[in-house]
Amino acid sequence: MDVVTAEEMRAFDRDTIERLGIPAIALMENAGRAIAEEVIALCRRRASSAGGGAWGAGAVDGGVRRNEAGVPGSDVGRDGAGVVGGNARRVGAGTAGGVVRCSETGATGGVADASSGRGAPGFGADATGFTVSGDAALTLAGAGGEHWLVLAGKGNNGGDGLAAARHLREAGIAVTLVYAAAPESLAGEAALQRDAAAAMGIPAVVYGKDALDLAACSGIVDALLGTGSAGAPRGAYAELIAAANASGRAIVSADIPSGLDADTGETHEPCMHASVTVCLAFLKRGLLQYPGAEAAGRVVVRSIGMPAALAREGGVKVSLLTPEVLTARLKVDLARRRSPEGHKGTYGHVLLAAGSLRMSGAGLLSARAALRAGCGLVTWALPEKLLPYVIGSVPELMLAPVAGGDGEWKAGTAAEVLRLSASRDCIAIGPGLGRFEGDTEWLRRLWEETDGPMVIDADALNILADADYRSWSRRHPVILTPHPGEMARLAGISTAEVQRDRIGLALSYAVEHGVILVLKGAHTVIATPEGQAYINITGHPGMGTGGAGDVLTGIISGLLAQGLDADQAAAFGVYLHGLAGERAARKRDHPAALMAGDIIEAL
Ligand SMILES: NC(=O)C1=CN([C@@H]2O[C@H](COP(=O)(O)OP(=O)(O)OC[C@H]3O[C@@H](n4cnc5c(N)ncnc54)[C@H](OP(=O)(O)O)[C@@H]3O)[C@@H](O)[C@H]2O)[C@@H](O)CC1
Ligand SMILES: [K+]
Repeated sequence: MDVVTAEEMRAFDRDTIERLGIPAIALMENAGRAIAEEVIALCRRRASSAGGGAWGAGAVDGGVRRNEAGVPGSDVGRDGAGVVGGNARRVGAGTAGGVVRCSETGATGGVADASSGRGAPGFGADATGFTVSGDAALTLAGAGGEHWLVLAGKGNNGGDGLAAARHLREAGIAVTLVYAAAPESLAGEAALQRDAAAAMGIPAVVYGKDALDLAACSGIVDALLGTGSAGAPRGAYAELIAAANASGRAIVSADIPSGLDADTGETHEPCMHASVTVCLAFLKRGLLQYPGAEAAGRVVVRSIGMPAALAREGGVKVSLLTPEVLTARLKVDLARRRSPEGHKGTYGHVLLAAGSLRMSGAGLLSARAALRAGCGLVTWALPEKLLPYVIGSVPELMLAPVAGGDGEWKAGTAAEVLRLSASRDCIAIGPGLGRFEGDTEWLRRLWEETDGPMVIDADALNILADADYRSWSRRHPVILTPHPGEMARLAGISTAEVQRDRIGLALSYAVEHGVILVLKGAHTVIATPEGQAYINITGHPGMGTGGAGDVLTGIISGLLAQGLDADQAAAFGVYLHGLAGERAARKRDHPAALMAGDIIEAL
């Protein structure tokens, strides 16, 4: 799934309208319908979780909708669906594989599924097999108990909301329009939608002019500001956002939550806190980056008639890291098939340069993770003083002591590490390494002289941050795996600046420095030197624990040793690490109990 900026979105809009000749009003109609369908789906979920019973089969009886269920009153506030046990993997929560749900509507309206001939009873289904189906996704049993406010801005986002209002009204839901600006100020397609809603007799108020109680409704459609907004919401927009958030009502945002920066995920003050965001046509970068990802709630990407191919043709650089992207674009064998004739030599050999006396566990974690990731062999080069302490801890591991009688690394070990690396498939450097006299020159030699892919983590990243390593030469790919603090040091900016636009920063850094950058954190970004980025959505908040990064280094190295190329190993490694973290968290009574070693055991 492609992930776009607001500017890219505008270009695709223009292309669809001008080159393909699809009228803008048609796109807006589709957007309105998609939003309405998601509102109805939310009403259904809310009713069933409030004990309204199954609204699916049986809710339609001979074509007459029953109204007994669905009286709202127990607002969900934030839509619970898709958030499991505090694990807020909202996008893609539908499957373990991280596939983004493109729509969940249409299956539970209680109307016959004419395409399959099965499912809920329809209008007049009988023994002859004759079936007439209705528009299930726009049908709501118990709609009479619902009253939604549609907050409309004066741009096209407002137009989308006004189109949705008509569909909601058709479904039997009471709707009131709340204009943030004088209705006369709407133009173009939004003005057409305003007039259509008025012609249908949908009641409307103007904020600031008419009396309004936002808490007196059962839900709110946020169609105030979309990709055309600039800066913090002003005036009536700001007041409506604040009032909507304070109302405690479920909020469905059109395209993006109003007040969100669609590109960076920054939330302005105020920013709408949506239960559901119905993202139109293409996933926006800001919906994946925190805090925007949190403000967006459950994200549903809905097609509105713009061809998906526009993103490819338009050179969109960012994709969600789904199983489809891993297989189709990155050519990763998700099944990780192994040859029946395979032996330890078939699956490669990792050399790990890591660990010091106070941080020997980091080396152990990386080494064990590499083995669990499926490589054939791991050799851990470590300061000799550590040997008696770690010997036997991981019997599968080979240990290669190098000079370091005090348990710290020494610059003079570079030649020995180079010798060891000659017969290994990749090298991972950094976990628990510490800093030492001459470490810059030590790392430069390994960087320039090792003959295979390299993973750089932890203190090895800090060495890089202090060096002008762009002048170093390198024939093989390098993967850097910084957390935001390490990234800040590498880029010479603050951690807050790193987090301000993780995707943008990762892309520019990877291209400028010719490295594969794995910027860790919630929704890890993997950026390549060619300017492609992948956003991972596997993982669990419980993974914020010491050693989880060392495990990732091990996994990526283990995959490199097995012959995956650097892009594949970085992306697939991050993906597997997140999945293992999710599994490990599920095994604990509470995810806070998760430790890095648990992630390895869940691989
Ligand atoms: N074919 C199409 O066109 C399609 C469009 N689509 C939909 O359109 C959306 C983009 O629409 P858009 O470009 O009209 O911008 P939009 O987000 O409605 O806001 C602009 C208005 O807000 C105002 N404003 C700006 N900043 C502000 C602030 N801080 N505080 C207060 N006001 C502020 C600004 O007023 P101004 O400052 O110019 O006076 C202007 O009037 C997109 O997200 C999607 O929903 C899709 O359905 C696909 C098809
Ligand atoms: K919005």
